[in-house]
Amino acid sequence: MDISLIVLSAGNSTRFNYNVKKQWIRIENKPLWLFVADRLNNFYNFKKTIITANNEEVRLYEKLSEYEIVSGDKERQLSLKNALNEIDSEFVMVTDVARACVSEKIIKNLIENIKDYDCCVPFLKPVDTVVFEDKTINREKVKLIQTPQLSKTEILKKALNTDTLFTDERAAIENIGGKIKYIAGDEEAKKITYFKDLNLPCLKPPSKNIFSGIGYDTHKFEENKEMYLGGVKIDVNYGFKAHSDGDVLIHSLIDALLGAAGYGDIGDFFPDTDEKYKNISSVELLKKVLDIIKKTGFEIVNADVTIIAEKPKLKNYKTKIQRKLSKLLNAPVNIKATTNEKMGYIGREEGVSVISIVNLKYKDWYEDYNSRK
Ligand SMILES: Nc1ccn([C@@H]2O[C@H](COP(=O)(O)OP(=O)(O)OP(=O)(O)O)[C@@H](O)[C@H]2O)c(=O)n1
Ligand SMILES: C[C@](O)(CO)[C@H](O)COP(=O)(O)O
Repeated sequence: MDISLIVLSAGNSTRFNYNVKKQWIRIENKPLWLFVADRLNNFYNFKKTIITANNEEVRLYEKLSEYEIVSGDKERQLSLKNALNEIDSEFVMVTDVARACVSEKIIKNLIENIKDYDCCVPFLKPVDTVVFEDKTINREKVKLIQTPQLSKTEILKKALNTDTLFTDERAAIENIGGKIKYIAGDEEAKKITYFKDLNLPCLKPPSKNIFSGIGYDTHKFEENKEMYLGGVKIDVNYGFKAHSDGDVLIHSLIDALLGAAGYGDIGDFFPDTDEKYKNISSVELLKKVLDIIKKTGFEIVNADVTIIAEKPKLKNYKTKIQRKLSKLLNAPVNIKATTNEKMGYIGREEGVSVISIVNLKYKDWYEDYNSRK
């Protein structure tokens, strides 16, 4: 059958309430969104797979996978509509990234049952007494709806051609009089909404790998400018020529962080053609990068920095820089300074270069989960 897959992963993960977004926790070496997309592709040969991602993260998803990535929107349904624009297969299967452990059986049952229907949906029956508006109701009539849901693409597109927001595809299709088929769902397709929902058997702990990244930057001196190195003001009457405040040390550190995470380089995130970054404090740029690194699943192991400078003399600043950066990175940082033995542009006192190395590891959500139990 001609079926495409949409994995919805553009949510904010607010209720998960953890320092890593749920779609970015690592299952062995894969972020959850990639784990889910690969898992479902192992079960069925989809014509196309589209993953919706938060607009700021699209580039990261593209670096880590070959699936088609589409920018999401502020509501689940709007993210879905963006993805649907790229679908031309007869059927489309839509799933929440948060339903990580969907079984092959559900996928097969959805496909076997879609014939004669517009949408096929897995559901669970409540096992508890159900009260609606203070009245006990017949629980046999209640369905707890899951994803993935399999729909006829044209019908789903038509059903979503409205400003009304529905919580799932089924509700939209039902609203235009479409025929719905319900099939038995599965406890394992439970949605990861809260951190405590991570007790699912298919979720293996993150790997213990260490990821290293190197950063290098160099800047020319400029007269009558303030000089910042590692976020610390250096007491000299010259600074660095640059689009930002020219903090060459922080720029090299940012590249090492992005290198270790596999996220590209500083120019990908803060282009020096963008007026927004003119004269910006590099500490602000570093904070943004640290936030990305953290919420997409990494923890910093350590950083080591070598400043190559004939001038200014940094002996009295090294500890201050080291303390400031250790606090910002929440990890051990080592700062070294050396001259270039009077050789080359550094030796001629034209500017400064900095080389950094950073080691990252995956945030161990599995350990955190077990220690909270
Ligand atoms: N604007 C949005 C909102 C949600 N989703 C996706 O829709 C699914 C269902 O949402 P939910 O599990 O509630 O995730 P979040 O919206 O991230 O959670 P929260 O409401 O706690 O922020 C998730 O896979 C989520 O990534 C999406 O693609 N675009
Ligand atoms: C689509 C869904 O998974 C069906 O149960 C659910 O409605 C999505 O979760 P949300 O909390 O409403 O975003």
